[in-house]
Amino acid sequence: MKLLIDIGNTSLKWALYQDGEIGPMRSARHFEALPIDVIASWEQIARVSKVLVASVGPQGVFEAVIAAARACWNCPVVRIETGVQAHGVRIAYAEPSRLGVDRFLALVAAHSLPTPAAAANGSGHRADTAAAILIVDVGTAITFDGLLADGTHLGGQILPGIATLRSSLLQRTQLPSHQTQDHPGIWGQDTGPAIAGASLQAPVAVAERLVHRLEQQTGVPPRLILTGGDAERIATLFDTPLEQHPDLVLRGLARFD
Ligand SMILES: Nc1ncnc2c1ncn2[C@@H]1O[C@H](COP(=O)(O)OP(=O)(O)OP(=O)(O)O)[C@@H](O)[C@H]1O
Ligand SMILES: CC(C)(CO)[C@@H](O)C(=O)NCCC(=O)O
Ligand SMILES: [K+]
Repeated sequence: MKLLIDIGNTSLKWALYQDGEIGPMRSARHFEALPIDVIASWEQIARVSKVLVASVGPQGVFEAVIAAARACWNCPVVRIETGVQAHGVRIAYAEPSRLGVDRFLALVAAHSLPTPAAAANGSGHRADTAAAILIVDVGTAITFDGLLADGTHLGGQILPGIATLRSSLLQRTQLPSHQTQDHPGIWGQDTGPAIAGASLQAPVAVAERLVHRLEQQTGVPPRLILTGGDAERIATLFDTPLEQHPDLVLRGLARFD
């Protein structure tokens, strides 16, 4: 049994992995430390032979994971870093190590995801379509990554996350505090809905623009894959079809077992 852990800037996500199967993903806010209830739930797992970690978050959380793994199972902790290429994916950055490892692993996982049709007919094989992929990871930051069917990473975009899109505006203006309920509409009719609405429409608009560009470049509509803790909040706002894979980064980690 292996434990897969993804440390982000806000949350920590984990799942067990055995015989090629990833168990249910769990998630917790970490507040820059390892929450006591997370450690308590890990103590319930009898045997873990290896912990695989990807982290773009605080160093303290990673160090706490090492300590917990030693205390709970006395097993090795392997930290995966971004590489130039892996599992058929070639990273676009001239300095690949600058690309967040969460983005790297999402690319690796997306490249070998069965197409919805292949998954439905149970073949489990990657269909031989020429569809490119756009990955949108909606977290503390929102990242967009383009991936051609042959594994070429095109690069991407980074946008502040939904919470930061809203809070940064309040920090730099005299705007009054407002209600921050999500507002799905295009036409906000008060300050709160206008700001909340834009924070949701902005990532959707960037994604749809990149989808359009990928289709122009390849001649085939790309697959749009959504992941991240806030994916649910924008998923219904797209005009284009999409797939949701909340555990995409952990799926990428599993490839490095
Ligand atoms: N008090 C809060 N402060 C910041 N973010 C919050 C808060 N409450 C909820 N969130 C939401 O949690 C989201 C984080 O999503 P997710 O769980 O994917 O985090 P993450 O994996 O840590 O992100 P990343 O990998 O980008 O660092 C934020 O974008 C934000 O909308
Ligand atoms: C952008 C985030 C914060 C998203 O989690 C992470 O992938 C990261 O720290 N990336 C490094 C910068 C880059 O990917 O270009
Ligand atoms: K992430």
